Amino acid sequence: MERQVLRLRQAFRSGRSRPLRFRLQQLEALRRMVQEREKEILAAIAADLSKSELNAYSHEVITILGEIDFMLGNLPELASARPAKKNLLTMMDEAYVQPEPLGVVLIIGAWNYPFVLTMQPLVGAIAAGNAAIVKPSELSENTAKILAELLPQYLDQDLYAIVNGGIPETTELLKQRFDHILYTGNTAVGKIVMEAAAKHLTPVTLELGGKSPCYIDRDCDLDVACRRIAWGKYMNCGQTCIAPDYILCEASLQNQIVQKIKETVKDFYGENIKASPDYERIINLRHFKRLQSLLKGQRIAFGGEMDEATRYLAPTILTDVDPNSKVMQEEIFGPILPIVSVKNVDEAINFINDREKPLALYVFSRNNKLIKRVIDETSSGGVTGNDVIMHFTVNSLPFGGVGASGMGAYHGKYSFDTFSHQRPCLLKGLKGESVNKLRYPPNSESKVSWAKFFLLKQFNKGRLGMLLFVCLVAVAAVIVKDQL
Ligand SMILES: NC(=O)c1ccc[n+]([C@@H]2O[C@H](COP(=O)([O-])OP(=O)(O)OC[C@H]3O[C@@H](n4cnc5c(N)ncnc54)[C@H](O)[C@@H]3O)[C@@H](O)[C@H]2O)c1
Ligand SMILES: CCCCCCCCCC=O
Repeated sequence: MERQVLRLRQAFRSGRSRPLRFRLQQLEALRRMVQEREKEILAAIAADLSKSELNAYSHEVITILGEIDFMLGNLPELASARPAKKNLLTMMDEAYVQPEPLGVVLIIGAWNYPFVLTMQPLVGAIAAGNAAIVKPSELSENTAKILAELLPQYLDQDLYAIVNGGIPETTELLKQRFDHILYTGNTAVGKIVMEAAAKHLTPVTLELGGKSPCYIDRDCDLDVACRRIAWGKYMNCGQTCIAPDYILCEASLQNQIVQKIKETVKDFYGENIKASPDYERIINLRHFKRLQSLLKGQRIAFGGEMDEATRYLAPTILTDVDPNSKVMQEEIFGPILPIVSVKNVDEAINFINDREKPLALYVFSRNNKLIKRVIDETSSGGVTGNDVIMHFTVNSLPFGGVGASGMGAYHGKYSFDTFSHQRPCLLKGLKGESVNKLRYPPNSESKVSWAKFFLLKQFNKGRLGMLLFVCLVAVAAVIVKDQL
């Protein structure tokens, strides 16, 4: 492991990953890999998540192609130096912010969207000029295997590497020194990653999870709301970090919501959900049993059927759920949708604020003021109003958590920034010592007064005009003198 990181570091030091032309060429190679090897990639994702290849394409591959297109189109602008505003003391100098690559970065992905969660950060790391090690989840082993096979065929092998394995391999990796770590997964492991990173003072982006609430207002089109919620909740069998975890609504709406989601499920997956190519399975037996245990003692208003042999768990709705029950204590990460009654929006806001800050928050209402109020009075990683999941798909929006749901963000420009250092550069000439004397010892009242004039707005407002006037007079005097 140590050798591998060293090899990447040497390649990074050679400066090969920095030129824009090289980064664009590697991103194009990655796009070629996705296009030429699409069938193998789709088959691997499909096998890992019992997913149709069509869904594998629209849940994962399309996101990566979109992200690569964005970077190819915007990289020259993102990577270029941005001029910075100057003060009176530096007005003759050059000031700019130059994004620079961080070095060797580590990307640790989770199993639930195994292609997106490793490749989308990699696009950002390459775009920003870094070397990178990608560590896919061992639970999505087919995708991990195909990535290990394909990436070296398309990308520079000395700069980009894949490490496969489980906890021992990740633990060993985390002992190495990286210049940034982007980890996606559960909060408990997030703490392990952060602790390991702290030993080297390595900055981290933690893309974690949490219970994302979904408030449905009385003044709402329930047909539309329930269709959108059912889509986002049951997609990938509920194993989506930003799936609506539970519904908050007034008690009187509960039965209508159950009825409408039930009808939607029939529209989406047909009478025999098990036979639908659009309905996935739970990743493994451990998670299946965990989800099974969340149903104990609950009122199942819809669904609940399961088959351990195939890890099938039907789209399920729980009603009159006690906020203290187990299903409301942990992120569900499965197709179980609890409904918790609240009296009104005030109670919903308090309910959300009494708990850890979620990764996503959803509000459905015809009343935009109410939506804005919920946004203003709560906190979450991201928000979609009158829909679910969709803020993830807008790559001009930063994607990430806050508090217990994570730190830092990526996607589009934000990925580029996450994997870059914004380096402030000030280039001065060797002249101007008369002004510089103001900051050299010995200090004096008059020097402080001049420093105030040069650096603080409130002290130079009136005098700035006068200074310009004096300068103009001086220039005019020189011109007149030359002409005489
Ligand atoms: N914020 C996001 O973008 C996002 C996306 C997907 C999933 N998630 C969250 O991730 C969670 C599900 O993922 P998971 O954690 O089950 O995925 P996982 O089991 O695939 O683990 C994630 C990664 O951590 C590594 N890992 C596991 N145990 C480790 C240990 N002890 N030490 C070091 N590394 C270790 C794994 O090898 C894997 O690469 C959910 O909470 C979900 O909400 C968040
Ligand atoms: C069009 C829908 C795309 C959905 C992709 C969701 C990815 C979420 C990542 C977290 O689990």
